[in-house]
Amino acid sequence: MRVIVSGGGTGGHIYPALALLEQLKKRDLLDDVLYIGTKRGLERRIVPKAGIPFDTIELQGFKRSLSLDNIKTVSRFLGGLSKAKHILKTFKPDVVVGTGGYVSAAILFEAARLHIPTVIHEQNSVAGVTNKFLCHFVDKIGTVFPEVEAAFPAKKVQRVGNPRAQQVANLLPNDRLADFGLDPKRRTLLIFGGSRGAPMINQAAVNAIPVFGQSNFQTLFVTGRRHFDTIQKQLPSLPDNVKVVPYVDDMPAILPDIALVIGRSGATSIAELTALGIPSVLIPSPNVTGNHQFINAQSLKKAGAALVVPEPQLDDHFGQMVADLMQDDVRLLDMTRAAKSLGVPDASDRLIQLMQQAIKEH
Ligand SMILES: CC(=O)N[C@H]1[C@@H](OP(=O)(O)OP(=O)(O)OC[C@H]2O[C@@H](n3ccc(=O)[nH]c3=O)[C@H](O)[C@@H]2O)O[C@H](CO)[C@@H](O)[C@@H]1O
Repeated sequence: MRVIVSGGGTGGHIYPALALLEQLKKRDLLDDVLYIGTKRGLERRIVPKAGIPFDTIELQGFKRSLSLDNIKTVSRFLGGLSKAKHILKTFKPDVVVGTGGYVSAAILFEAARLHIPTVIHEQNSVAGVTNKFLCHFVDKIGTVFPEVEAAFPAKKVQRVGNPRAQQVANLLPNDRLADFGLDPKRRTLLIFGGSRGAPMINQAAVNAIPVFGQSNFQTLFVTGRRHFDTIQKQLPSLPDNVKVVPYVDDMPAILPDIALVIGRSGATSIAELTALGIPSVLIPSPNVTGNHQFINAQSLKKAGAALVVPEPQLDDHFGQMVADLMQDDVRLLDMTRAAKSLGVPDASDRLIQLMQQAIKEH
């Protein structure tokens, strides 16, 4: 099939789209593809690097409060529609898929107007602004969390899981940690605050490094690109068993070798943790729509797969608490099993089925 995909701003919207494309290719279902993003989102760097043809439509997100910026947003959206129409008429897709973020608004809206089959994917437990707008026009809506489904027209909704889960589900331990100067055989803690990094998590990591440095496990601390210089200044010297990097380009390569993650509870991160069965200490971002990271994290906490530490509870004992957990084999094993029980290892196939249904019923 000929597919246009669009989603972005942050990695949590991009990696599910790339995972879906990988599975379409694997099943020999992809005749041609075009990815639509903006020039400013992370997708501009990540998508061409993955070898996917990439084009942009310039849009901007709505501010939550009334502001002049929202008038600019509307006028850009209208401008975006004419470029979207041109792209759709030229590329002639069989289906257009949106994975969230305002970047996907114009192309999905215009595709629906031109009666091209459309599908959106909502990764979170609370509907994003763009998907809430698009849900009235598209044909099908793939979800991950049951909590979100009431926000959408019921007959369009299908629970599919997050395609990134299928991409990582069967990966095996390997030696790629060596690329970071780490020992692939040693127990490893990974710290990262979503795709952009999170200053609160970075600070907690900086405070905990003296404890981690004295432990018998090793730590990979991913700061997020824009925070790397600040953190390097705070950490002029490092213990041998701690490495600090700005970003990991190929996260699936190292995840099978991770014993515990300290991180945000973004939906795509959670899909990876549950597909592979990785225990986690989750620190939800408080600055997201409807506090969805907190809700995302609760499902893992309830199952016993994760500990949840709200930002205000990050204190001087955090490092020691994590170090103790890293050494507690029984608890880690229980958390591993619990995490794995929540994974959806066939999420891409389910989303592909939804796309095929949208095409067939159109
Ligand atoms: C602040 C914010 O608005 N965050 C949202 C954003 O998060 P964000 O973009 O951080 O998304 P997620 O935590 O869901 O996913 C991050 C993705 O980036 C990857 N990764 C991360 C670091 C790195 O160095 N390399 C790398 O490849 C992870 O493996 C994962 O695949 O989108 C998610 C999915 O809609 C939402 O749930 C989050 O609430």
